[in-house]
Amino acid sequence: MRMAIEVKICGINSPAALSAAVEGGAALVGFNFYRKSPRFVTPEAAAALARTVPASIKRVAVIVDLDNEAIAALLAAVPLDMLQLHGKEDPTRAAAIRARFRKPVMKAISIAQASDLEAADKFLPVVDRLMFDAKPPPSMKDALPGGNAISFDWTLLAGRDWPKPWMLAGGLNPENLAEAVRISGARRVDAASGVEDRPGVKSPEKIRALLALAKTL
Ligand SMILES: O=C(O)c1ccccc1N[C@@H]1O[C@H](COP(=O)(O)O)[C@@H](O)[C@H]1O
Repeated sequence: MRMAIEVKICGINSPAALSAAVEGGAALVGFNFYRKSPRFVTPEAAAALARTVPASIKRVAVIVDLDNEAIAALLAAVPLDMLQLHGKEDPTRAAAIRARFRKPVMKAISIAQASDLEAADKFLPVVDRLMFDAKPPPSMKDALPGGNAISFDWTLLAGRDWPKPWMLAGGLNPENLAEAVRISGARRVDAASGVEDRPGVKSPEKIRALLALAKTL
């Protein structure tokens, strides 16, 4: 039997969004600690939400180039199960974070063309998961490290696999998820802006729709 699609709903910042994700069957929920993101949550707000998440669902911290002191403070304040490195962390830094904080680490790799996938091989020995996200084009002013609601060419992933779990991210929403999964072959997906009414405002309806759709794929 085929493994069900595993979904991460990212940028959770309200009880309504969290309930929709939990009740809809998300396997992971993400809290965004990048201050410039419209999805940023304070550690205090994230802690209040994270404490209510059932143990079967992983609570993921999206962090961007944080130093050890900041990561330690975050982990002291918020119950978290995984660290998602979404900045310019190299394999040495990813390994150091994983060793020091003893949490599973997922490294986001920005993809625009086939050669961008080569970075995966360097991270594989030192992380627990990979995430392939869209690399913003140079013309995109004020691009965030992630959460830009843009997709990359999913055919770049077709027929590919890696020896550790990998997620597809980048502009996924209830309208394009089925196509993205069909073309890329991904069995783990992550959605942030595609389940919002506007940047930073999650839509419980869209979260429910995406999760319901994922169960059919
Ligand atoms: O969502 C953000 O604002 C964000 C900011 C900084 C780093 C990562 C961020 N989000 C992650 O990026 C992927 C793709 O987002 P989207 O679906 O295209 O909006 C998302 O899954 C988050 O994990």
